[in-house]
Amino acid sequence: MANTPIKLNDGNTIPWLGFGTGTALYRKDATDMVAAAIKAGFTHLDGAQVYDNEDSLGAGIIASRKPRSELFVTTKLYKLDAGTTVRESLQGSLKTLKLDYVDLFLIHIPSMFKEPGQLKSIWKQFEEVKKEGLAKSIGVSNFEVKDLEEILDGATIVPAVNQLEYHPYVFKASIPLLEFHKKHGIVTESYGGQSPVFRSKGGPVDPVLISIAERLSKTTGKTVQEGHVLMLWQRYKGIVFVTTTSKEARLKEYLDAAALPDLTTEEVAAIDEAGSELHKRHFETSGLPT
Ligand SMILES: NC(=O)C1=CN([C@@H]2O[C@H](COP(=O)(O)OP(=O)(O)OC[C@H]3O[C@@H](n4cnc5c(N)ncnc54)[C@H](O)[C@@H]3O)[C@@H](O)[C@H]2O)C=CC1
Ligand SMILES: O=CCc1c[nH]c2ccccc12
Repeated sequence: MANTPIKLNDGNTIPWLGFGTGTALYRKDATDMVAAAIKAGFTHLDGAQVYDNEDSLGAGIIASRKPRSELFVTTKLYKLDAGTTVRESLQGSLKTLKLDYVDLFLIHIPSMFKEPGQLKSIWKQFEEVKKEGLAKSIGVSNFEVKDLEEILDGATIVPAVNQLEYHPYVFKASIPLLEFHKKHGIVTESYGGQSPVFRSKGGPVDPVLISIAERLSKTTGKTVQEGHVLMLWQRYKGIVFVTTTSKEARLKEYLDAAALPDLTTEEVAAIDEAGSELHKRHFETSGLPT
């Protein structure tokens, strides 16, 4: 129920609902939206070096006046220039963010590190920045099973999360990866979660989402939207949900949705089943919108 924190395999926790500074805010000044998101009640902020707005993510945090200890901040390593270490790259992000540490540091895109053994060596350096306290938790993004296997071989720390595109139209294709996560204690964190509603309307989950949204609207007396049903579908599965918006009014809608009761087992199964009828990705494995 609600925005309950999810336990990570290193003993830390991550708030279930996150506010992202990619997609809608990519390369934009995120200061006002980040401050508004925190003031509205978000405590989990998702950033990345490649979003080119870590400075305004940091400025938004300062403007919110929220104590650092009450926030959970993620950033992601995009690439390493020749001769630069992971520590130096993270220290650069921390300087830009005006933070002493991030709560979560992710390898953004495995295909950016294609040289033999490179991913493994990057992960070793991730283990070091966690030990030094520059990142409280470390993880990956857009990793497939083969990428996870590569870094797990010789790892002393298992990634805490794998952040990836997840919604009903990738549900079936993602089963082996999510089983791998479960076996290794890796938390699944999603982006693109509302894609069936806002990026590919007209698919087989639409009638199922409409019917559940109507049921929830009746029983709670609140207007429940189809995108919010998808948030609850992921919460039921224990998947961290990262969303975003550039419109301040939607922040409260997301937080209201987080306060809704759980879907029933039958509703979750109906979304799984309808989603399995169509396979559609909206982001390349690079995380870039298609
Ligand atoms: N690790 C990676 O490679 C990636 C990470 N991300 C992260 O995930 C975050 C979440 O991004 P998304 O996937 O875009 O989230 P999402 O799938 O929840 O979509 C959010 C978008 O849905 C639309 N939307 C929401 N409510 C609406 C409404 N009532 N009416 C009309 N449109 C509405 C808006 O365009 C909004 O920007 C990003 O900001 C970023 O931080 C996103 C993509 C890739
Ligand atoms: O993180 C995913 C979204 C995104 C927005 N811009 C870029 C550029 C390069 C990789 C991913 C992204």
